[in-house]
Amino acid sequence: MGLSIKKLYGGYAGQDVLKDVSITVPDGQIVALIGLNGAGKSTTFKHVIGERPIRSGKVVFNEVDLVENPTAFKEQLAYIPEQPILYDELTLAEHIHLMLASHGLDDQEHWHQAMALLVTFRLDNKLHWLPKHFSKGMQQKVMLVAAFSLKAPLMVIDEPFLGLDVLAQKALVQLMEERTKAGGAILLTTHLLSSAAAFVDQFVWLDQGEVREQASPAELAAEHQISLVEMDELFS
Ligand SMILES: Nc1ncnc2c1ncn2[C@@H]1O[C@H](COP(=O)(O)OP(=O)(O)OP(=O)(O)O)[C@@H](O)[C@H]1O
Repeated sequence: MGLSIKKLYGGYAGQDVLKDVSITVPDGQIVALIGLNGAGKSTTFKHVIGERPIRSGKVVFNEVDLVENPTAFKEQLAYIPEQPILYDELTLAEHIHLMLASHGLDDQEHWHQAMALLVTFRLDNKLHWLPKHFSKGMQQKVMLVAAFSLKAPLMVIDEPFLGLDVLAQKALVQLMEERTKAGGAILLTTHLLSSAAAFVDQFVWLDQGEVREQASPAELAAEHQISLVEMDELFS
């Protein structure tokens, strides 16, 4: 089980981007979508989270089909976009309360988990601040705290490390590993191939809207005769 993207075609009005994209993200695994700028990574995500209608193909998570049952599909999903989406007029605490409420989660039950995450990301003393006054990295942390508080079985994370300091990057890898150990499935995009090779279970190499390969970092490295630490050389 887990996430299954099968023969996905999609893109934008007048522009086909994705061609026959098939990707699997088994429960308990972290899968990283990689590829050069414009390869179609964010477009794939827009289809998987239901932001853009798919032209053809199937997106299914644990037997729930995105097109046939969008509400049930999205209830299982936590999505973190590349650019933080925050409300100008809400404080940090209000963002967390709102996120829990919008997913029908009991506030008291889940608040302590959110607080633990705020401590991890060193935001616990900023509960009454407006995140619009935060730095880019701090805003990204708000998105991470909100998303991880949901304990969603499927997480889709676009460029998770962008703007994060080294402590936060380390904390995020640990959180993702904890989530997958608990059975969750995580699909992310990254340009940091060598760093990701240390913790992802599989890479999916997207090239001009097509999947070139889905393989473990070790398999990909062996096939392209590079070491894991040289993974950043993959595209050259
Ligand atoms: N809103 C849009 N309307 C039309 N075309 C778009 C739109 N967004 C992206 N594209 C096109 O879709 C293709 C894939 O873009 P996409 O953003 O999915 O790439 P990406 O792999 O995420 O790139 P990056 O690594 O730069 O984030 C590109 O050719 C891009 O020009």
